[in-house]
Amino acid sequence: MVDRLAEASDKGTFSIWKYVTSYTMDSVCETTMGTKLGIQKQDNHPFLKCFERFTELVATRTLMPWLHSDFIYRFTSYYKPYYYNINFMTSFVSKIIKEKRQALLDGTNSKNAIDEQNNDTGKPATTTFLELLIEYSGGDRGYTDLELREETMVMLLAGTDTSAVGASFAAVMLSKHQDMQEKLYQEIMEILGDKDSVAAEDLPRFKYLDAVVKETLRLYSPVPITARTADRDFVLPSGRKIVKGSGVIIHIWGTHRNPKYWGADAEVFRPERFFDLQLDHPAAYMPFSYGPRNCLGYQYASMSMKTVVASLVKRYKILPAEHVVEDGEKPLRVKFDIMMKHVDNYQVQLVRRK
Ligand code: HEM
Repeated sequence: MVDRLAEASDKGTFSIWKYVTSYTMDSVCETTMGTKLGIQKQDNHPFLKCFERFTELVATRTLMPWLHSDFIYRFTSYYKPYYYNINFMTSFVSKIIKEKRQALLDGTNSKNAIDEQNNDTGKPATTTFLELLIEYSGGDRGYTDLELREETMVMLLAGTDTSAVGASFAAVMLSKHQDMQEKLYQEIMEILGDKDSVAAEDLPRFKYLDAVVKETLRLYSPVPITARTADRDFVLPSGRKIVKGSGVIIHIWGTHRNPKYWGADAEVFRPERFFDLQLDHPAAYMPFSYGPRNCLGYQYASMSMKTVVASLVKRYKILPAEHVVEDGEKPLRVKFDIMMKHVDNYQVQLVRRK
């Protein structure tokens, strides 16, 4: 990602989105299926294109309840592209599952992309999410191909845009807060020195980076709401009664900006608040939801976002887009697109550090 960004650095305003989302898609595909798609190296990669078009169509359908019925949806112009894109992705994943099953049966499985890559570095072979699913569900008598495909697709859909949104918002916030970016740069130099890349072992040492990522996810939570069904009657502290079976929307975005939990400066980007944070309620901060069905990939996501931000800030100075009038605290404009995304598509300027 950082190498590819050289083509856009020192050239004024551009959107960082495609670079970051290509990285997260490559990384989630490798971890989940052991497949190296090389999306970062190819503009308009068909898998990413289908993925992006599909999420747009899902967002449109979600917001128009009359389109939820397939009977009505099939008469709209969305229907064909919706099924074209989902079929493209599912066929692609099904093919990989078949190959993986066969390779496990033949005992030739070590030849996946991650293994090949790691063998160059002498690291031990990596077991992918898909291999674990096949193995722990009972191999040939375990999950069917359809079950494996559904689980794999959930990982791709849940893991790609979310982390890309988080990391891209962090880049925009750092462009608006040069003092914080400088502080982060100092931390990166102290920890990485001359090293060009960030290793997993380095990440726990980054205290300020951790705070920057957490504060970004507080103010610009990629997932703004979540939903549950009440499994019993209960009464809220306000006295309002929720009846068993009701659907409940939990407002993550609103909770993260509520002065009751975050103080009078709840709307201010201040990573330092995470240094000595004492939450009044554990669910006052829940970018990854809360409770038994919270995000499966939150540690992976956190590592991924920190790696992106550290690599980016180490190589480039991030400046605000040219049209942005200097006002660090003015909230960014956002839109609902399954995730909560930036209306201006994460525009910044990059200047290569000497
Ligand atoms: C910044 C990045 C991410 C954010 C903000 C995020 C947020 C969330 C949230 C809020 C939920 C819960 C939805 C609910 O309450 O029902 C969730 C579920 C989930 N996430 Fe993430 N996520 C992120 C990254 C990832 C990644 C990288 C993966 C996988 C590689 C992942 C996999 C999942 C899965 C599988 C679930 C469903 C868990 C279940 O239903 O038991 N997420 N995520």
